[in-house]
Amino acid sequence: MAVSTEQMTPSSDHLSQIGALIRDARKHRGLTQVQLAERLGTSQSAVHRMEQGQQNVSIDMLQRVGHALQDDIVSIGRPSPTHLRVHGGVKLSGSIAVKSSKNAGVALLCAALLNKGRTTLRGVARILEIHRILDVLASIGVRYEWVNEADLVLDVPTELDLDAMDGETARRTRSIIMMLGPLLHRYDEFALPYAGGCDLGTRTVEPHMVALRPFGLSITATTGYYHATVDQTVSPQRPIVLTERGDTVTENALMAAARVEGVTTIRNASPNYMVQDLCFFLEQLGVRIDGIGTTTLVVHGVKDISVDVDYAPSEDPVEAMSLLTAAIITHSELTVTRAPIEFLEIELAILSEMGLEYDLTPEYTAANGRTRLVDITVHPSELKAPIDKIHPMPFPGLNIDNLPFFAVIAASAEGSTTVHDWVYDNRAIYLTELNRLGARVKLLDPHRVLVEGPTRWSGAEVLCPPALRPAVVVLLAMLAAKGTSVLRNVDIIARGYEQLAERLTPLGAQIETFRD
Ligand SMILES: CC(=O)N[C@H]1[C@@H](OP(=O)(O)OP(=O)(O)OC[C@H]2O[C@@H](n3ccc(=O)[nH]c3=O)[C@H](O)[C@@H]2O)O[C@H](CO)[C@@H](O)[C@@H]1O
Ligand SMILES: C=C(OP(=O)(O)O)C(=O)O
Repeated sequence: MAVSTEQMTPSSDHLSQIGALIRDARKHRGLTQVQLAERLGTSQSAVHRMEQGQQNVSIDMLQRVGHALQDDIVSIGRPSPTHLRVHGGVKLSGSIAVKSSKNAGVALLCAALLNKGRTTLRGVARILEIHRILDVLASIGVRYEWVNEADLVLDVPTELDLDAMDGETARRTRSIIMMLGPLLHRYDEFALPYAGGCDLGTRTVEPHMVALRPFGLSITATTGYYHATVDQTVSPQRPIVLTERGDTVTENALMAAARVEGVTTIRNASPNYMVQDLCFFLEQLGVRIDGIGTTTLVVHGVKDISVDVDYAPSEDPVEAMSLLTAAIITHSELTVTRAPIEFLEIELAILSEMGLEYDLTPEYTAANGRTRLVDITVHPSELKAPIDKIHPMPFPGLNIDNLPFFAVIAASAEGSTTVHDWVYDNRAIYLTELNRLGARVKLLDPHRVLVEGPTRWSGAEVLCPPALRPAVVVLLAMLAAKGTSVLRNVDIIARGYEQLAERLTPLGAQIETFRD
């Protein structure tokens, strides 16, 4: 993953910012200062001075450091796209741990805006989506620092400079919408750029507007911005009933309710994993919430939140599903550790019906003290198509983001499977990219594909779909495909996965990263 300038804080000078980037990239590569110095043909003390920001660093030196660390420390102009070359048809083995989730991570970063105290988030995945929200937060004056590799410390100033918001970055993520809930208590008027994200077709923000109206928020959308005005005298007079059981809309309502003194009830709430993580975090901020894990949340809000909080978001069920899929379609024996079992039970039940053999360890608790984890060992199995179609549902149901993985699994199974993606208007079509690797995936309509298996996967060159999960699905199929494949423009994968290719390599995957 390219380390870029997103870690700069407004207060630090350029040399120490560059020094921090070099130190970070070195640690990412697991190198000591001495080892980096050897690669650069310089001394350990010179590397130490660079990292401390005590030495001028020329562009030439930066390029050499970048080369030594296989990482662009600072890029000028647009970075060139990254591609992967995969030598597939190789079995994987060993074990791999699941990282914390993108979706809890982004929600908690937005929730930090509620807190006047210091927010420490532990074990945060270093992924693009997190960096984007951090960039936006930094642009409005929030100070943050990465410590111990993956822990984040955030300090939110009393006044934010919303006019300085980095609109270009904000528009690249849908999660920016989750700043509405925390900001409405701080400002009577503000503007947020339109929410963006993967190309999955239209995604409505209307449920957010409906959910936040009882908190006094009204929005007009013009010229690429949501212009918000807030009547601070208005607060919910009756239960808030969400029009969709969406994850981010539930989080927005929760964050708005967190600072309303008294009780706010949210009905048709999503009980999904990221919402639960946000609830656990809000509880640590002193906000009592009844009904966590159900569709009715009763929030006992507090007027002011000023707590030095220390919280660790839980493991990502979608990353867990991705890793399980890698094992299943390569017929490997692989252990996926730290898998949040509550959010994978339906997926495992369907896989079990399809013939997957696997073992689970006894449950243990995640660092947040609440989420139940297990280690899952997948055994090579001959799969058959399920009898019924596979479709997602809001939790508890098959996770919407896990659905694409079932397409590549179905392609490896004997028989025909219908995969029904009713949620996204423009996601199912990307699954037909698997045909380039030998699959038989037929688009029945914009939401349904018919997958005929089993597939004799064969290597090919494919342009990465512009959507996170379909992109990973194609990459995983390449692991199963005999011969060499090339996946072009893979940068979107870093939006939700930390160093995915690098982490699969110790398991036996043969993946090289290259640029034009
Ligand atoms: C940052 C984050 O947490 N992102 C997740 C969150 O996005 P997020 O909560 O933003 O998802 P959306 O609100 O866009 O919902 C996804 C789609 O499902 C539709 N819909 C949703 C719920 C419902 O009851 N009825 C309905 O029709 C929406 O109209 C939309 O088209 O949830 C999505 C669906 O689980 C996941 O793919 C995203 O990874
Ligand atoms: C669609 C996804 O996320 P987001 O809401 O961040 O676009 C995803 O994680 O697959």
